[in-house]
Amino acid sequence: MEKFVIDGGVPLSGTVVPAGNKNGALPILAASVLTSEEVVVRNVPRIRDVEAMLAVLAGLGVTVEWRGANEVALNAAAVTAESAIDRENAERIRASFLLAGPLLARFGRCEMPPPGGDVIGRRRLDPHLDAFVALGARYDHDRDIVLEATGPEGRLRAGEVFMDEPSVMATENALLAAALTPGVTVIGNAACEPHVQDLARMLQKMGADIQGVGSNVMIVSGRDELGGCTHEVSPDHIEIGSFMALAGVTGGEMRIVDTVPDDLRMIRLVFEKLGLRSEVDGADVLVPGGQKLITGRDVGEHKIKVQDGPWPAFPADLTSIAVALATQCEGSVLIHEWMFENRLVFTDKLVLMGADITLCDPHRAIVAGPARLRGERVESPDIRAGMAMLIAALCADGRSEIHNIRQIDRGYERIDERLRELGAKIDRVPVEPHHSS
Ligand SMILES: CC(=O)N[C@H]1[C@@H](OP(=O)(O)OP(=O)(O)OC[C@H]2O[C@@H](n3ccc(=O)[nH]c3=O)[C@H](O)[C@@H]2O)O[C@H](CO)[C@@H](O)[C@@H]1O
Ligand SMILES: C=C(OP(=O)(O)O)C(=O)O
Repeated sequence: MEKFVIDGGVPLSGTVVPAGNKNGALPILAASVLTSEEVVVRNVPRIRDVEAMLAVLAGLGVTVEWRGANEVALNAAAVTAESAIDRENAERIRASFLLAGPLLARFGRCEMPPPGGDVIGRRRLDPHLDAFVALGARYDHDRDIVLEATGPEGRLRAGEVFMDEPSVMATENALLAAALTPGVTVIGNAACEPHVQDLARMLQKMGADIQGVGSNVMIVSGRDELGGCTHEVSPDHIEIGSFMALAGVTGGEMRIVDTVPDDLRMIRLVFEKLGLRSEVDGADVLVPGGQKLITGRDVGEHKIKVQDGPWPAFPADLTSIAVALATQCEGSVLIHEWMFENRLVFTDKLVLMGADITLCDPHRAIVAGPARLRGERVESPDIRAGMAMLIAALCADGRSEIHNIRQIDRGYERIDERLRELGAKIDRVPVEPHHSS
């Protein structure tokens, strides 16, 4: 068990190389199960969720070989219909359920333990199961979910999938399954987040034809067999947004290199409404230093609102970060976390640090600023709340302790080291086992 000890109030300045997208790497690693050929994945973030996914894959019989700091080679030739998913590792991450699509398409059957992931509200599996049913599967759901294909030769059959909501992982599962199912599958009301697009590009390299990437209708011409490929995970736009907020609240100047600026349009737009300017310079994003953050107003002097939603709306995974940023902006803003019921509950920890936040209900918070934050001892309930507290602690007066940092390590690679390179005073300190952490 470890904690972060942070002395706040230092401007964070310098150059940041973003890590590969957590939510892109996970389905891309799962895609290795679709083929018996080698798959090489580059720009893999070294985070706890990736470790857990690799442990699940290794437990299934996939050979996993690191060939560089962020490059991993996978070979699923030894996986069979009898290979079982390791429950303990699967329950550590939400994304373990992304193995359902590949296993079902390749072997016509799979048994999935319930996935883990952030406890930030109800997390439905219905769109995943509906998609599999549309592709000719049936399922039994007790504690585990057992899926069986009922198409020709015990495989899935191509068909029409229409999501009841544009679920990110359900769209990924449908894509993974359809890519290895001969015929044309149409996925309607699909999610199209950058990571969904990245997975589709990888599946194209493996041999599937996919039209409509980046839109909410994808047409997949699946194959009977898919081949290996080399694929580089795109930079993590959520991590980039987190660093931009860090620069804003501490007043530092930051250059974030090698981004995909198109993926940052809504994030930059929303941050700009909160008063944080940024510039695109080629593939880099520059956050100028020393900005006075003043929250904008809608026409008629109405209070602005930040609301998340499916892509290209503002990402749900940045709402907690937007709350932390808003505490340092002059003015007030309504943050509406429309997707998850519990994600804003952590804001009481920011209130403890001196933030002026009114939680109207579990989905909406009014943040007024700028508040002078003070160091506190807080505990991270989930990955993004953890990052929001880190942002608050880095601009607070005095010393903070953040506990349960395993949550932050789930999605942010070597975050303490990288923050130190930007000037942060942060230490990773072991916690005695008898203390809560
Ligand atoms: C491993 C992974 O990739 N996790 C991400 C993935 O989770 P995941 O794929 O599990 O999230 P979903 O897209 O399925 O849904 C997120 C939540 O939003 C709700 N919802 C979604 C769409 C909609 O139109 N209406 C609606 O109410 C869902 O019921 C659910 O409560 O996408 C989420 C939404 O971007 C992110 O927060 C997670 O980080
Ligand atoms: C909610 C998140 O992750 P997961 O879906 O893996 O729990 C996240 O990345 O913010």
